Amino acid sequence: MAKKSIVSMAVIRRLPRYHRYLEELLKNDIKRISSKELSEKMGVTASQIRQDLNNYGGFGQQGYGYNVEELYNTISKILGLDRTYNTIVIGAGNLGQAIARYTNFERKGFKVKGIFDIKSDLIGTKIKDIEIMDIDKLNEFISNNNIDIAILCIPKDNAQKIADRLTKNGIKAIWNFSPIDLRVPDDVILENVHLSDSLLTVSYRLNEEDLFKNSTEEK
Ligand SMILES: NC(=O)c1ccc[n+]([C@@H]2O[C@H](COP(=O)([O-])OP(=O)(O)OC[C@H]3O[C@@H](n4cnc5c(N)ncnc54)[C@H](O)[C@@H]3O)[C@@H](O)[C@H]2O)c1
Repeated sequence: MAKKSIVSMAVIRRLPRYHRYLEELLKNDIKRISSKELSEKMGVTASQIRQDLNNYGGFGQQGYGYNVEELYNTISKILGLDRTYNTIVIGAGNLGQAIARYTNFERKGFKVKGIFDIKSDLIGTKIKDIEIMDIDKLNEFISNNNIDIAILCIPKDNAQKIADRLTKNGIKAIWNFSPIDLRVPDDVILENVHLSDSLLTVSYRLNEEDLFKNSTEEK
C-alpha cells in the first residue's frame, strides 16, 4: 500500500486550490482578504478554511483577515514549493511530451531531468533540450541523478512492471497517468491522475437528470 499522509487527504487536496487563488490575488495586487471574502471566492466555508489552516498552526487575525502574501508564502512552503524537484517522464507519447513541454511545472520547481521510451524512432530525439533515452538506461540514470518524482505516461499493460522497477531503484514518489491501480511499497507516494475517470464524471453529470427521470417513469 502506498504511503499514508499525516493530515487528511481531503485537506491536502484543498491546499493547491488555496495556493492558486492566493496567487491570483497577489497578481491582482490584493494585499489583504477577509476570511469571508476568501471563502466566497472559493466556494468553501470560512470555518473550513480556518480548520484546514489550523492543521499547520493557523493563520490570519480576527477582524483583519489574511495577509495575502504571507498566506501565499506559507502555503507554498507547506506544499513544498520552497525547493526544487528532479523528475523523470516515462513514456514520451502524447501525454509524456505535453507534460515535459509544460513550462509552468518547471516554473514551480519541477525540473524534468530525463525522458524515457521504448520506441527506437523516439530515442535520441529531444523534447526541449532533453534527449529521450532508452528505457534500458533507467536504473543507471536514477542512481546518478537524485530523482524525486517519476511521471508515468505509458500504457497500462507496462505500468506495473515499470513502477516496480522505479521503486526498486529508490524512487519514492510516482505521479501516475496510466489508467491502472498500481501496487507500490508503503514508503512510496502514489498520486493517480485518471483523466478518463474525470471525463466520465462529466458525462455522468450531463446525463444524471435523464437517469432519474427515466427511473421515475419506470416506477
Ligand atoms: N493523452 C491523454 O490525454 C491521456 C488521457 C488519459 C489517460 N492517458 C493515459 O496515459 C498513458 C499515455 O497516454 P498517451 O496518449 O501519451 O499514449 P501514447 O501511446 O501516445 O504514448 C505512450 C508512450 O509510452 C511508450 N512506452 C510504452 N511502454 C513503455 C515502457 N515500458 N517504457 C517506456 N516507454 C514505454 C510508448 O512507446 C509511447 O511512446 C496511457 O496509459 C493513457 O491511457 C492519456
